[in-house]
Amino acid sequence: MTPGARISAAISLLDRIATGEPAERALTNWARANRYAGSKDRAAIRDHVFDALRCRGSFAALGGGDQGRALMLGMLRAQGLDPDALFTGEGYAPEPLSAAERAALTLPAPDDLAARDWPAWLRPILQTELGDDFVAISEAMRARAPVFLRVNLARGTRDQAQAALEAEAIATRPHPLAATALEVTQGARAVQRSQAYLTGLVEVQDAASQAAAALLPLAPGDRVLDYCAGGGGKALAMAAACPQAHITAHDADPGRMRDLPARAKRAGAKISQSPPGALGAGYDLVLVDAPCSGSGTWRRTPEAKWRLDRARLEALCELQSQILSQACDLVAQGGALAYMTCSILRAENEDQLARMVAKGWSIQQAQRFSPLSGGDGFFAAVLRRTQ
Ligand SMILES: C[S@@+](CC[C@H](N)C(=O)[O-])C[C@H]1O[C@@H](n2cnc3c(N)ncnc32)[C@H](O)[C@@H]1O
Repeated sequence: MTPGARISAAISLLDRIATGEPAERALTNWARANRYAGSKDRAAIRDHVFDALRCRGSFAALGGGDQGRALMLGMLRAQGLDPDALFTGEGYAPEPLSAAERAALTLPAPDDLAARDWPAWLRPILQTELGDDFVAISEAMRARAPVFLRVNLARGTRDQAQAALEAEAIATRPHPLAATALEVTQGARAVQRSQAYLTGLVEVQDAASQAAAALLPLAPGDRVLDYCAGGGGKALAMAAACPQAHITAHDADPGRMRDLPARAKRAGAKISQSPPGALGAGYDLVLVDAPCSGSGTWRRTPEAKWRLDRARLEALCELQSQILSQACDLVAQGGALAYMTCSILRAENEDQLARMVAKGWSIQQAQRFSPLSGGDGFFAAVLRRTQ
């Protein structure tokens, strides 16, 4: 496909996504219906679509509208590229620019472009909460997220993992956020076919998630409950950090854990699964990796950013409080309760801890992971009952 044809495909995809079709599904359907498109075409189109979803506010301001065509024009303007070189109307390239489009592109660019890539209702909240970091974090969240791997220390060292990946043309560098973290600098698309991945030497996991998991108090023999286990990323990290802990994974939606047995087998980890309602109690550590806005991970899931509204955020906060209340009862005397979100919003983090303190828990540690550290925005805390 020509570069112009890729832009045309991105335009039609963005228009479909705007009608409510999830981005991943739209991309998969498009690839099925256009089998002539090679892997490089699909990757380039995907990048255009995700760049436009991440930067929808600023591209719309630069391109004169929020439909697919205007967003792509805004993207080209942001990148300093000449739209006439791509919007030629030749072959499958988009039609040439109309007079109105050309006029929109000559309007002066607003000076708050990065801030426009947050939903308007959320912008003032983040401005207050992030303070001096607001502009830098806004900028950081407009870029593609790096791919991070967690080295499974039960299978080998970080040096061994790097060497194994290098042998398969996947370049990595250690990341300072966690002793297990490698950032992939080349060959990311090959990771899940690599021997290092297939033999469980590495897992895909954000560096901030790894750093958060490293804060958890784990000791051999401990009974540990991952109450919101989902795909099991934290359970696997805990099993690798402390293979002698007895880890149980639970999720209100057990279907979310369907990949966990295969992932655990690959990693050589022992993780039991418990159906809802059959948990028992008396766990030395209960981890609540709560359902949240995901605002710290919006580089990876930019659609979610535009779907969140005040009512949805309030409902999520209410659900987090409920889950914490349920989880409290499962902690053994003297045990710990850990709370995590991949959110940068105070309502989902510090405000939840304040409620727990009011209920008689004390904060042993609490840490915010800023997107400025390279990983996703993340929050982790460990609580114990006040004596
Ligand atoms: C942030 S995800 C978990 C991610 C996972 N821990 C990981 O590291 O891959 C939150 C999970 O909480 C689950 N969940 C939602 N409501 C719940 C509830 N009331 N009790 C337990 N789990 C719940 C969701 O199904 C979802 O899988």
